[in-house]
Amino acid sequence: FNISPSPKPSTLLSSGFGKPSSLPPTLKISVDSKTTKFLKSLPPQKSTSLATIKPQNYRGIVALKNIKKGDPIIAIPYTSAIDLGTETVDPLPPALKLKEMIESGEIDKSYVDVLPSIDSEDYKNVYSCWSEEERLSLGFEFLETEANLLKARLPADDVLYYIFLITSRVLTVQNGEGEGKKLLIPYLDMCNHDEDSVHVLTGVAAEGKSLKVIAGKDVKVGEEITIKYGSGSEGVDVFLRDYGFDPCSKSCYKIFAQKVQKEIKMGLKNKGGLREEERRQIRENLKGEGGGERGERVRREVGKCLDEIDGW
Ligand SMILES: C[S@@+](CC[C@H](N)C(=O)[O-])C[C@H]1O[C@@H](n2cnc3c(N)ncnc32)[C@H](O)[C@@H]1O
Repeated sequence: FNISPSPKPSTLLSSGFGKPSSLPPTLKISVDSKTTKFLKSLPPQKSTSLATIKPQNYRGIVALKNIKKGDPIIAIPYTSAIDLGTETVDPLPPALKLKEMIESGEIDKSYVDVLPSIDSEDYKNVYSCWSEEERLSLGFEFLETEANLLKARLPADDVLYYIFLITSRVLTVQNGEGEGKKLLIPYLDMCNHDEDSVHVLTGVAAEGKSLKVIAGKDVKVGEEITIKYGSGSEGVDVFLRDYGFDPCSKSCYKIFAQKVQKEIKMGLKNKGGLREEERRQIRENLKGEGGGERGERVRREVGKCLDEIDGW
């Protein structure tokens, strides 16, 4: 995803960890020792914390208190970020640099310890990690060509994992001199994607500057802090390749990534891994009317995804 400089930022976050006043019962703030150690290695982010979000069970950033529109939600100094060099379209050079930096111990261990591991679902969901059979079943021609090109150029097997770290969590940030830098920004890189997010990524990749997420609306305690990945024009195939999920809704995350993968493994080779009957059932559920405007939107989007599967 991209970040561009903005003259905006207002007040800085003050120090000290905040205790949540009242978090929704579905949210659990992670307290495992690795996460605690990682959070302590950062300038304190008083308004937010890293949390495990139920029932999806994914990790993300959650507000610990109400935050006003225009205030910074996250602020990480450029010096705490990992600069992987000048922007390239090809993820291989920054991936190799990251591999080298991690292996040589150059990167703070407390951060390396909280990166998704090679066994994580996040990694396994990424298109390039799928078996040939799984990939072919999706029929994304563009990705198949990409996957073959990648395979032909890879200097070592495990480089795919570092490519995943680059494509799924590195930001391009301007350095103030017209150059884009590839940055891995601890903590900020824990923000999940929501195409409706109005929060603003801002900052400059230079000494003395910070990388920030500024509230694009008032945020309530317990709300997840999401950002919008990409330019907004990427297709489902690019999202699957880079992030391992479909951008249109969280339900589609299951439909496209987890479900497809699991079902194909079980030998059910059907369109998108969803059996005819399951798709019919989902369509039936879409006829509901609850959830107001948001509900209607989600139904529309899931419908679009099903249409897409039907068309494969
Ligand atoms: C920049 S990281 C975000 C933090 C990540 N959840 C973590 O625990 O490290 C991007 C990855 O988070 C997951 N992710 C982000 N937004 C998501 C969403 N809306 N639905 C499903 N997974 C998402 C995907 O695995 C993606 O590759």
